[in-house]
Amino acid sequence: MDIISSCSQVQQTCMQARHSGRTLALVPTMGYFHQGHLSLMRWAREYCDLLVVSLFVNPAQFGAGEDYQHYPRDLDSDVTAASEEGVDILFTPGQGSLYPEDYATWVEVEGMSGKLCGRSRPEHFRGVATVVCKLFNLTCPHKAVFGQKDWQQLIIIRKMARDLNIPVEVVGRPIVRQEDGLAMSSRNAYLDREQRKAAPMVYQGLLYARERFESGLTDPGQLERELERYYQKNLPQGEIDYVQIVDCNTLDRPDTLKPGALAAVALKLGPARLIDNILLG
Ligand SMILES: Nc1ncnc2c1ncn2[C@@H]1O[C@H](COP(=O)(O)OP(=O)(O)OP(=O)(O)O)[C@@H](O)[C@H]1O
Ligand SMILES: CC(C)(CO)[C@@H](O)C(=O)[O-]
Ligand code: BAL
Repeated sequence: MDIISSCSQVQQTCMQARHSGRTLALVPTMGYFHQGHLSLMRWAREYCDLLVVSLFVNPAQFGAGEDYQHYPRDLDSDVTAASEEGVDILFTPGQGSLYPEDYATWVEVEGMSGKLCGRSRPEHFRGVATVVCKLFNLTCPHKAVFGQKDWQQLIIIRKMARDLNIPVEVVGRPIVRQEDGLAMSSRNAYLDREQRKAAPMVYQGLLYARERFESGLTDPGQLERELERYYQKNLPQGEIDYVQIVDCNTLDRPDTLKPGALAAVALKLGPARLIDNILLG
């Protein structure tokens, strides 16, 4: 595995590979790898000749007062894990090379970026879209692979690629969970023992929502209220950011519950802001 931190070097290597007919896949990450990340790499490895994983904790997607400084980092262990997955290039740019002092260009996917997580993190998706657009330009992948845990991110990136005519297929892969149902996330490292014990309730709530849908509930507003009550009762230490039922492609609120509706939740449990979602039907 090559570890490359220079933008020009990764771009030259990837462009040459693409021109010579190799298939490229990119898995963008912020590191501190867990099985969720590794599942994306494994899927991409099967598909491509050249697998690039980027590892960059992107300051532009963190708001003031968020956890940029404390975000978990462990480069040595990430290098070992990526190399065991057969990654060809681990791209680890420095902050100054992606955002030099005179940096001035931002990518904003309007509409969707203000919903769900965008309500409490207003600059977040502008930072995500910008860095992912830069990563696409640097690595020119045929496919880029993202996790469905960050559902909103996935569809925003897909829309950005379509709107900007970037020739990449944006692939979404299923959420990998711990045995007790908690969605794997680097931020789970922030949970203390009690919080970790309580955290699987986030997913239990989503299973409850799916059950209510399957038993015939059709009113999205009622399901949101029931799910909120579920969390208040079963996860009282959690501070709800949002509990929303949305159309999985547009993130708009559907008039009535039907297959393709997504139940999405974000809540703070101690220092960790956890997100999760489930497709209904
Ligand atoms: N449990 C998971 N299952 C599948 N994919 C995941 C999972 N967790 C993260 N991913 C995906 O891995 C990619 C990189 O995500 P990132 O490095 O931010 O990890 P994370 O665990 O989501 O961290 P955070 O705690 O910041 O949410 C994203 O496409 C994300 O959706
Ligand atoms: C896509 C991403 C790597 C952009 O920084 C990040 O938002 C993430 O890890 O999900
Ligand atoms: N995977 C999401 C990255 C973030 O919350 O900044």
